[in-house]
Amino acid sequence: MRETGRPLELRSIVRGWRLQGERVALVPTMGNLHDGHRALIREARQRADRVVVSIFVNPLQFDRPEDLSSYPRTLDADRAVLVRDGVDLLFAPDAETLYPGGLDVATRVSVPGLGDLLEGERRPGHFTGVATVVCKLFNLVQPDEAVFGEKDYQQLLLVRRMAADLDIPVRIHGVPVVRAEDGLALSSRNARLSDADRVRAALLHQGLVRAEALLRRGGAIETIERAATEALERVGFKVEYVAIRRADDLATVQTAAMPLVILAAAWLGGVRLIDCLPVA
Ligand SMILES: Nc1ncnc2c1ncn2[C@@H]1O[C@H](COP(=O)(O)OP(=O)(O)OP(=O)(O)O)[C@@H](O)[C@H]1O
Ligand SMILES: CC(C)(CO)[C@@H](O)C(=O)[O-]
Ligand code: BAL
Repeated sequence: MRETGRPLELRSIVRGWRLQGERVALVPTMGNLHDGHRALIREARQRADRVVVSIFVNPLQFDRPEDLSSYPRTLDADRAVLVRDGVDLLFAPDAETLYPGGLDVATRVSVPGLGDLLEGERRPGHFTGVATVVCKLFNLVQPDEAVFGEKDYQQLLLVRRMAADLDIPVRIHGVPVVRAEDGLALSSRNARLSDADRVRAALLHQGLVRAEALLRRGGAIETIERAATEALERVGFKVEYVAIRRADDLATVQTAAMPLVILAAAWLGGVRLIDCLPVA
């Protein structure tokens, strides 16, 4: 596997592949790789001849400084995963390379509407940070294909919208949520859970599964959202939202017209978890 943190070197490697007629897929990550990321890499491998993985803990998308400073950075272990999975190139720049003038003066990409609701409302500035860095990564790598996880469902929709609006010629693929045996969505932040909370965390997914069953039985949207919220609060979660939305744009719905998606964000101890369940 090749590795660089330098845009010029990245461009020249990718240019070499293109000259040979090879297609390139990009998997953007923040590192601390787990089986969720590995599923994205497998998808990328099926879609292209060459797979580029980026690892960059993007300071522009963090709304809480302590979340940024405590974000797990495990580059050596990540490298070993990428080599084992046959990734062709790791792009791991530092913040000075991507934001040479500093964060305050960086040009930004924002996605109004989709970027302002749910996660965007709860994490001010988050999606502008995500859209900006993903746009930069698309410009740097110029991939034919890019792969994102459905775990960050709103992010996946937002990246699709951003690429379409800015005429970036990349095909975006979503990969279903990869879960632990007890149903908890794999996430780097799970490592911050205490042992007791890690056991309880599986109840988040179970809550969404129960909400899905009620939805299919014809329950009213708001009633199901409220019932799921209360059930999670009873077992110790501090719920930010449980929302049943239209799957393709997260618009609110009055009736259960599929395809929908059930999205949730909730705190357990000091850890913020998100999960989602598409209902087709
Ligand atoms: N369990 C999962 N299933 C499918 N995709 C996932 C999963 N976890 C992460 N991804 C995807 O991997 C990509 C990189 O995500 P990221 O590096 O932030 O990992 P993470 O484990 O989600 O970390 P975080 O704790 O920040 O949520 C994103 O497209 C994300 O949606
Ligand atoms: C897409 C991403 C790599 C942009 O920093 C990040 O938001 C993530 O890991 O989901
Ligand atoms: N996995 C989404 C990136 C974030 O939470 O900042």
